[in-house]
Amino acid sequence: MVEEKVLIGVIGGSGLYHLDNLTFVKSVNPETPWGFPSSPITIASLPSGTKVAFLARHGVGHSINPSAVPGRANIAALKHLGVRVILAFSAVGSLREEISPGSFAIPTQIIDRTKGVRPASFFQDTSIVAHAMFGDPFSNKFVSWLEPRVRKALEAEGRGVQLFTDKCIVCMEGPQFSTRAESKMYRQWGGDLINMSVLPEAKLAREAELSYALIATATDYDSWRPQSEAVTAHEVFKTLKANADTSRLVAATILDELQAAIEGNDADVFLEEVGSMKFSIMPRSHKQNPADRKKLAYVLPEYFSGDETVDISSA
Ligand SMILES: CSC[C@H]1O[C@H](OP(=O)(O)O)[C@H](O)[C@@H]1O
Ligand SMILES: Nc1ncnc2[nH]cnc12
Repeated sequence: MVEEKVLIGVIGGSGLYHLDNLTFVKSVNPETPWGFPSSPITIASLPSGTKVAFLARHGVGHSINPSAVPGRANIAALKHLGVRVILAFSAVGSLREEISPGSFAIPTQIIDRTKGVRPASFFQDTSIVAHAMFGDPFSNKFVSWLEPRVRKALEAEGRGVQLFTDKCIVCMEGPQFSTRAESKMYRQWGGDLINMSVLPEAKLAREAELSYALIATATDYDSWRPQSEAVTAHEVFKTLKANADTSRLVAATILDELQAAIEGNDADVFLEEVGSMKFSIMPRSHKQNPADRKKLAYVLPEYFSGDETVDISSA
């Protein structure tokens, strides 16, 4: 029997370690060429039968620090399961007065302040070179599809949670929080939100040709407000549970519609990234190592499973 593919992946961040409002189906823990994912992946089902693959970014017991999250294994495992769309959640600091703790935001831009210690490409340490397009780091069409649905879900929930859109998120290395000077500088740079997790996740999703969007859930004001205490983990924890509860409700409300959209008339929305790596992978040369091609075939079978040449000369 051919197992049906799970099209939607959900990545939960701090506070969101399971979607226990959905029905547990099974747990899988695939070993990828980049090792095991952060946690076993839970396949869960909505009442309609829609199945989603859920992964806890820091492990179910929050034992993985942000710099050590196995991003490549996470994205590769989800893609290998058949996932085409990833909805990621993250606890973030707010760099803007109006984005109060408890608010939700869907960012469209990223400023990279990670320090190069996280493997950020499937092509790293291989003989194959690729330069993925990343000017729009989230899937624009998916983000546009998502915004009205998340807003509606938050309104229906009736807790007065506000949604902010078109925001810029700074991704810092951590694990320590920012200094006050850094926090103020990020505001001047145009940053609206800050976390330690959206990179390299978004880059890897792009390389895997997956639709990827982030729902950022604000927990604190970071450290830019002159009269306020600088952020502490204790401060973050105060909002974490309520944000996680809201995230679970939002997920349960929109995932059926997302599944129908991926399979139905809106399918094009989720195909934006499909084929994009064709223009990013440098043409095959005799120096490409067959073992590297095999490894990459796990996540990009479209280009690496056969012996065919990726030809960009006619592009
Ligand atoms: C617990 S505060 C810092 C921590 O929280 C965020 O995690 P996630 O994005 O997975 O929700 C942030 O990125 C840091 O990793
Ligand atoms: N202030 C902050 N800085 C970085 N990551 C965070 N996650 C939650 N709050 C954060």
